[in-house]
Amino acid sequence: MPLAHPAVPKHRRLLPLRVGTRASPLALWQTRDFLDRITRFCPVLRDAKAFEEHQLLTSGDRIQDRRLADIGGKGLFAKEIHEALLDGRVDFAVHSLKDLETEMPPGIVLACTLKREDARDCLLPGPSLPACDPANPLAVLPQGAVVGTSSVRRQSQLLHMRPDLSVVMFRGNVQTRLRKLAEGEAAATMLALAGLRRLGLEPAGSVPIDPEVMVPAAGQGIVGVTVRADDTELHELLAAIEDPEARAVSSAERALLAALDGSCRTPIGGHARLLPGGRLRLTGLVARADGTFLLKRTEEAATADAVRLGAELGRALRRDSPADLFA
Ligand SMILES: NCc1[nH]cc(CCC(=O)O)c1CC(=O)O
Repeated sequence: MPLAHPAVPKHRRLLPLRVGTRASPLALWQTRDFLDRITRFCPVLRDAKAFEEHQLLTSGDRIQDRRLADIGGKGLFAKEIHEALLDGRVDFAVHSLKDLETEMPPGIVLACTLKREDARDCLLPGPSLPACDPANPLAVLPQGAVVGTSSVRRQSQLLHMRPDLSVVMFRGNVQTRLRKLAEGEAAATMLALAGLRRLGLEPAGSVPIDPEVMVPAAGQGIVGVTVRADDTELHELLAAIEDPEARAVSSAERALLAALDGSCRTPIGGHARLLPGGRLRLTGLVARADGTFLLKRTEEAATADAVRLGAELGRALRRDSPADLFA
């Protein structure tokens, strides 16, 4: 079946389009949500055989017993997916933007960013704790409580606010981490609200934390779609369904991340939001994993200058942080 659409007048492609995705429940949910959006926009694709889903196993999925920071981090969830795109095994791929490195490999472009789900992290107290006070969520944690997370970004911010806490490693997909919490491996954990919501797993008692208190990861809550750079047909189709607000905020956050150029051992946070009047507000964070150093700054600029704002804030944070964080 040929694909004919106003966004793709020049060529005609044969269906099905092959979409690459990780196989986790969250990745599959995001991929199917994306396919729903594209078929709503482009009714010619509303055909059961228009898309073929290819589930790909990445190194990030295979290695479950170590911190991402200790196994070479950056791009761990995307490498095999990029290879599948470049080999032509898939035509496009759906990613959690926060797991996608800032610099795409040659031949691959980020063609589309979708509307952001809530970008905040939330605190999930386990069964041993009473309910959280939303105005002061961390107060629910008793002196010396154990929090499960394998994110150095969450760890550093928690320990900076509460040096008495201790952190144990929690890895695995969202469901695995919720099971560890239920089994008492830690008193509480922290997860991205976006993932919990999408999976319908937002537990009673979980409390979102203000993004300027617990700065989320760059791109958190946003789904991004990559294609081969020379596939102008798909590139144009995807560009037509992208969310401009998600593109603006993620451009600022990803420019910040790129300018900081930390290893994935360096706790880095970045969160932008649009303000009235075409302006954008960006908070950036750099810290030491143990929380003994933490630098957080917020700047504003015109939305059109999102990339410059991110790059400048990133460079300023880097300049004012201890050099060993970037070694
Ligand atoms: N690193 C794993 C990951 N990648 C994306 C999400 C959640 C969805 C999102 O942030 O878009 C999660 C889980 C989490 O951090 O709790």
